[in-house]
Amino acid sequence: MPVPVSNLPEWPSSLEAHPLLVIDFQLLKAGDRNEIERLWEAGTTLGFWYLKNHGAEQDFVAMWGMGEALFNLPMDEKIKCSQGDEGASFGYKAPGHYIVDAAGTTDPIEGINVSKDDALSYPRISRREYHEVIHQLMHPAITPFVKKCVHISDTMLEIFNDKLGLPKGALAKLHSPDEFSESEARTLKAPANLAPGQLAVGGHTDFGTLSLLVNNLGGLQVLPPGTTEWCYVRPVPGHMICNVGDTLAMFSGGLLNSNIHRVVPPPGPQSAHVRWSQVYFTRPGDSVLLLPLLGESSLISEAFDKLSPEKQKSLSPGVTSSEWFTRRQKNYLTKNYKGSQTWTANRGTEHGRA
Ligand SMILES: O=C(O)CCC(=O)C(=O)O
Ligand SMILES: [Fe+2]
Repeated sequence: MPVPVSNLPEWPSSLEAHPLLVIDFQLLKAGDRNEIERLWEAGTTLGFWYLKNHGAEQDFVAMWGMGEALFNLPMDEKIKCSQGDEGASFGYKAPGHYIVDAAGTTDPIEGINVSKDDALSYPRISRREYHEVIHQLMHPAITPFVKKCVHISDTMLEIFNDKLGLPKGALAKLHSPDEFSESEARTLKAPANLAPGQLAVGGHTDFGTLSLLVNNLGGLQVLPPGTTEWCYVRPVPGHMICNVGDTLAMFSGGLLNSNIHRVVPPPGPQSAHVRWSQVYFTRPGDSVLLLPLLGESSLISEAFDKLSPEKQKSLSPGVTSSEWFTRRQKNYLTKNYKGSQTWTANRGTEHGRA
């Protein structure tokens, strides 16, 4: 059965969603000044925005088809390409594999993460082998999806690079196609009829640089800066939801905001349906040191100087991208849970907000 993308219940009319700026990808590509300013505004405030006219709509739907083909297999088949317990992300993730809070509550969702490096080098294996079902869908679905997302992400990254006052290509160099990274495509499936309030994905900031997301139903929520109330982000057909992650917040000295978010059951009558989401995560090269780019832009160093020592510290971990990623990932695993300190150990730049 194909993954449903239409004929799903409407957004409940009485339910408010957080407004996001709508950015037109074609205008960004054309160098439209006004659109570039609007992207900058979105990145430096909530750090979330809609992106329209991106041309990847069908590629996202094709990835759900890939997820469905894998998730329909018996558990003993799909678990063969499990991401394991050592802090690797690429591979199959069974329901309950992650914790969603400090109490160690387990998650209800199923997922598959495919490495960008594998998607682009296939049939050569760069990072790991997956289930045969995935290998067969690499060229028809996964590789085109990753290529389009890399292009979209690179375009926005170049704009942020220039707006941050960095030398040409500075951010691109930290995301070089010549180095392996933890960049990946993630397909998630949450079952229908979750208990009200049950967390599908616990509150977190994204580990990497930029995230491109499409979901078929609501459930994503953000905790806007300076507030204590979670707000829904409404999926809009044809629009991606894009957001800044921790490593871009770090490179930019906090000018760009990696905002905390989570996933709860879809609202109202949508909760009776299976929820699919598809993300592409851009992350720095594995050996890249995570520090603000103070020496490369006076804008960044001046902004960083104004931050509290605590915030400065959280934006300057000084570890490599791969160390940052593995530490966070490992401490999400139910198998590694030893108490609330395990949750603390998986935190990024949330600053204690969840
Ligand atoms: O499913 C969603 O809407 C968001 C998922 C998410 O935040 C993530 O995987 O990092
Ligand atoms: Fe996320």
